[in-house]
Amino acid sequence: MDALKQGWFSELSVLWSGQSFSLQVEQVLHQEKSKYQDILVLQTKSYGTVLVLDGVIQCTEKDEFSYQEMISFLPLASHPNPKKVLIIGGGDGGVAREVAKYPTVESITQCEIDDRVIEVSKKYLPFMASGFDSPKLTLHVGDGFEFMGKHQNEFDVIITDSSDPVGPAESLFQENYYHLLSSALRPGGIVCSQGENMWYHESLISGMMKFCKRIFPSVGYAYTSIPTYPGGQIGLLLCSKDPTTKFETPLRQFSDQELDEMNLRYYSSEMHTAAFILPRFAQKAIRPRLDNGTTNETIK
Ligand SMILES: NCCCCNCCCN
Repeated sequence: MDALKQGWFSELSVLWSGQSFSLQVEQVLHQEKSKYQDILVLQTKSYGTVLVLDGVIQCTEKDEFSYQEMISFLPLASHPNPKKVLIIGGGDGGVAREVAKYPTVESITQCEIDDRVIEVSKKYLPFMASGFDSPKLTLHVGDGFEFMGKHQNEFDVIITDSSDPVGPAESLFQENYYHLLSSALRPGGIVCSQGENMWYHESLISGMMKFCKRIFPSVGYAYTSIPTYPGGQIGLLLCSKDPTTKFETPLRQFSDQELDEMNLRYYSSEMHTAAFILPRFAQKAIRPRLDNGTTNETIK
């Protein structure tokens, strides 16, 4: 089966084999093979402009805000005073756009491996790439894993906005990387990473939760609803160096007026708390098998 056929794009991957989500395509806006991956930009009938990397949907104009807001605001609002933020990946600029909105954030460093994703996003996805215009942002083009190795005790929050664990992002789902994240954080620092899907990737997620628990005193797992990711949702894995962090209770609450001023369309304090409530099958499957009696999603 071809990904592009008879006016439709179908998302095919070994990560969700036997199923495929499809979008009706009005126009192929851009197609290239960069040094790292296949980059495709589509104009679709029902989701606007869509960025696809190595055959997998990364973001669509219609629903991208759900993921970008939640991967940014969950860790930021769980930290008492986040000032210095690092983004690994996020080449479309959407996470930088959201992090730049957070009132206490003073500086954002971003490390993205593929400069072609940045350039293509600036041209075809300006509603996300606006994140690159923030005066708070310093952008590095390079390997996130290597970048992390050179930074210690520097950041309050680190967000890993990666593609899936096949191809260039594979190393970002491994234990070594989480040791590097821990070293790069200041005391009390928090990380938040793309955490795949509880319906399809149970063993990947539970393995990650287990090694995270060995490295960090507080670990949590949330998810957000997003129709164009497999299964209509994606998980977010959070870890804190502070043993008192309760991820499900945001430390900063925003009024409706503040949320409107920041143009937040998905995130609210209520949605923050709700995102950590998992269905029973997922709670049982993905929490580390420590058998300490904890049933809450923030695992101490
Ligand atoms: N299955 C696709 C997961 C993609 C997560 N990253 C998206 C990048 C959006 N900034």
